[in-house]
Amino acid sequence: MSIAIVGAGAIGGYLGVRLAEAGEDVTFIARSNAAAIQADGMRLIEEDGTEIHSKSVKATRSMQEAGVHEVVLLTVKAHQVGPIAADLKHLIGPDTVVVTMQNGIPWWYFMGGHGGEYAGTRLESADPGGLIADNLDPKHVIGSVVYPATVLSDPGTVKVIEGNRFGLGELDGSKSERVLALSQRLAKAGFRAPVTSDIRAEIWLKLWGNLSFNPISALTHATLEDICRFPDTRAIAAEMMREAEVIANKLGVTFRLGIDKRIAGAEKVGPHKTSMLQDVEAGRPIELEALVGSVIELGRLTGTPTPHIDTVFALMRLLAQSLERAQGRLAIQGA
Ligand SMILES: NC(=O)C1=CN([C@@H]2O[C@H](COP(=O)(O)OP(=O)(O)OC[C@H]3O[C@@H](n4cnc5c(N)ncnc54)[C@H](OP(=O)(O)O)[C@@H]3O)[C@@H](O)[C@H]2O)C=CC1
Ligand SMILES: CC(C)(CO)C(=O)C(=O)O
Repeated sequence: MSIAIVGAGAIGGYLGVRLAEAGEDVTFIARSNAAAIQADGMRLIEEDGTEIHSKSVKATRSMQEAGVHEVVLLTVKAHQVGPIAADLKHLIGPDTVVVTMQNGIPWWYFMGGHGGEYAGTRLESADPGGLIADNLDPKHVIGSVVYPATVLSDPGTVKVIEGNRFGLGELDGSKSERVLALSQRLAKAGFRAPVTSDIRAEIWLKLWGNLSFNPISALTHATLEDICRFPDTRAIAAEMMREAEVIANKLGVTFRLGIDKRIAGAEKVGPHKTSMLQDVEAGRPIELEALVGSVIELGRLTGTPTPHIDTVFALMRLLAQSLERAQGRLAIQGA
């Protein structure tokens, strides 16, 4: 199977190395680490310390050069999808499957057979200016929920912190041949890739954690375990989850776990820094809109108050602004 992985970062690298080692034909569309991968492939350090060095993976900076693939795994950050949306057409033929692997509410949430009063609604926080929906037909899309925690430790090297589950689901809930085939390929590469008939419910369950723990960790520099064990931050996370649950319920989604179980699951991940905290520490732009802004937008849409989420969002927006200013100053100093 020809697989293009757009974004050779922490999640893309994890998928790419294992899929290539399982015999798939993997090409990364890469940017800062393209040269490292072209020179020496990609390395994966598994949870138990085992190192896998894949020399068969290819890398290019150009989607045009890569050409049409059977499967496209979209593994850039949520705010990085819009800027590349117009270029994706080079990778997509009539039967190409595009798997969206971002945290947060996806740009296609109300598309692909959602139905009801919000059918077709575009969320500005998930797809600013409609760039993605204008360029990518949801009929190509399979939704996904990324459960593992991984980090790009060096250009071309990914370290797995924990987990191997990538939930998959068609937007219309069908158990299509293409989603079952993809699940099998991922399973052959050593992942758990269950196919769900309600991908939106899975997305909400994951988002419960990301919308609360990620910004709290970015504001406090605390790990998942510490946030869950410190009573005050645990309580704030629970309040944020409660507000999100009301919104999800109004959209017809119910949670198969309770808030306490969801928090216990996050605590079990251990002393892990969320991806948002890692981005803050590295001075990179953060996925604030897709993870938190989108829930507030859905709150406004459904007439649901979100006071705790609003408060954390406001603090995060100021943090993001300060970081941008600091980056600007650094860029000027380095000029
Ligand atoms: N890492 C984790 O543990 C988890 C991540 N997720 C989610 O998965 C998604 C991906 O996250 P993650 O892998 O951590 O992110 P990373 O930042 O590690 O990877 C994203 C990669 O995309 C590349 N990229 C961005 N724009 C372009 C472009 N225009 N052309 C080519 N490459 C590009 C970046 O390259 P460059 O270095 O040049 O910027 C980077 O290598 C996010 O939505 C995240 O929330 C979900 C669960 C856990
Ligand atoms: C914390 C983790 C790994 C799982 O909830 C995550 O999704 C993130 O860091 O963004």
